[in-house]
Amino acid sequence: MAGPPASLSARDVGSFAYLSVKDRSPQILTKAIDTLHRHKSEFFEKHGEKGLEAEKKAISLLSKLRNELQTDKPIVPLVEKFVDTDIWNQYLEYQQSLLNESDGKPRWFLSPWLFVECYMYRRIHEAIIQSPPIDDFDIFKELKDQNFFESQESVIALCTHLQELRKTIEDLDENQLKNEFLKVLQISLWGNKCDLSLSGGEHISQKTNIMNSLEDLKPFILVNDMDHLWSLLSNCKKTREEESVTQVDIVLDNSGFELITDLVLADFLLSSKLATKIHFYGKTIPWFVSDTTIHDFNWIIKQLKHSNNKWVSQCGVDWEDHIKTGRWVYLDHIFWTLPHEFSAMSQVAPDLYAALQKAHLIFFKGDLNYRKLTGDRRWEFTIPFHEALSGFHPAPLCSIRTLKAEVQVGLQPGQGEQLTASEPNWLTTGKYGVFQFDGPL
Ligand SMILES: O=P(O)(O)OC[C@H]1O[C@](O)(CO)[C@@H](O)[C@@H]1O
Ligand SMILES: [Mn+2]
Repeated sequence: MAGPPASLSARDVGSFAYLSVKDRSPQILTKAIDTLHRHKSEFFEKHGEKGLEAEKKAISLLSKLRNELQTDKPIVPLVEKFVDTDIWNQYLEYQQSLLNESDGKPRWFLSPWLFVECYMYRRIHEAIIQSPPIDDFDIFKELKDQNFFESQESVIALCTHLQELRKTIEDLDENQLKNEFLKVLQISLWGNKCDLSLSGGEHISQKTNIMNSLEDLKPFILVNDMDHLWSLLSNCKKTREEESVTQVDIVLDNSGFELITDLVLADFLLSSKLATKIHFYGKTIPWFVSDTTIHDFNWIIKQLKHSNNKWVSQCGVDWEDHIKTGRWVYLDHIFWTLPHEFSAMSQVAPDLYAALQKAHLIFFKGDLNYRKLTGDRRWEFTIPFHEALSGFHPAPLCSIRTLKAEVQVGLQPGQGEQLTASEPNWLTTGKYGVFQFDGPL
């Protein structure tokens, strides 16, 4: 049997992966360096001379990294001891083992894009942890926070919608409840347009009320398995015995506006009794610019709670309560910031795989999760999603993703080709989205 197709890689000159490594990645590193510069006086105030020295050190490590990338140097092992250092270095050896003698060592413009891109973010983290006392500085924090502040209008609209809905949710009939469910799902999908790594760290936020755009955006949903999600969860609700649990896991992506949309979805699942428990998974280190860490998660809920808008602050209060009562649980695991595709999870992180198996449904938010679900490979557009998952089936799962990388599976025959003919960049602009489900029907 033929193995899976080749990985996306910057070795394909002109591909999106190539352009990302060539242009976007150095741009992100330059922005990171600039951020350190701008926080110089803050480091001085906090730590005195030691803070200044640390800032210099982190900047020089990041400049070195940018140079290695731009000159296509070999990928070097991580040096600073951290929980995942050994796993990373083993993975590097594994990448080496995949190469022919003539290829030499794994390199930025040769190795799989997924690997080198994850490696870049891990090296950014290494530069920071090698620079105490600023070793807990989140270089992307201010960008994430700005994204939240700039999306205020949409945040207010969403929180108002949710709070109004909560008042009458018990009175909705089956059909009305389903419609509301489909709405919050779509909100969460389009929330994924707002990641900051695609824009190279340039601001993109949700300035207008997303609720008004849902109908207009429907034609851009290329795979729409929302009905399966409804069947699954409404069935759980109907057949659930008292005291028993319906658990939905949400593997989070970006903080800022997208996180709000995910929390709205999570609240709706509880309020509608479609689920009784939500597990959120975030990142343990700053990742792909805008990804959610526990600090972002807590920060955003606190911001909401202290808002002047009564609906927004009510959301903050309710969500804190969900956490206190254990109906919402935030979890993290180093696996999410490793370079492995998800088909390796049961081997590399069996504890996480076992935890996910307890869910009735898992939502995977965003593009990077899609790339890891499918192994970031050059699959044919029509290959079934189930097959592209290459054995990763911990529980029924659904990818909620806007397209920002050249991988897409599970399309109808001709659908991909048609899109390519009319819109050559359809795979990478975030304009299109999918709800792609895998599980027993
Ligand atoms: O936040 P998301 O949706 O995972 O998007 C991140 C994606 O954006 C990019 O930076 C742009 O393609 C990809 O590297 C990555 O897959
Ligand atoms: Mn992201």
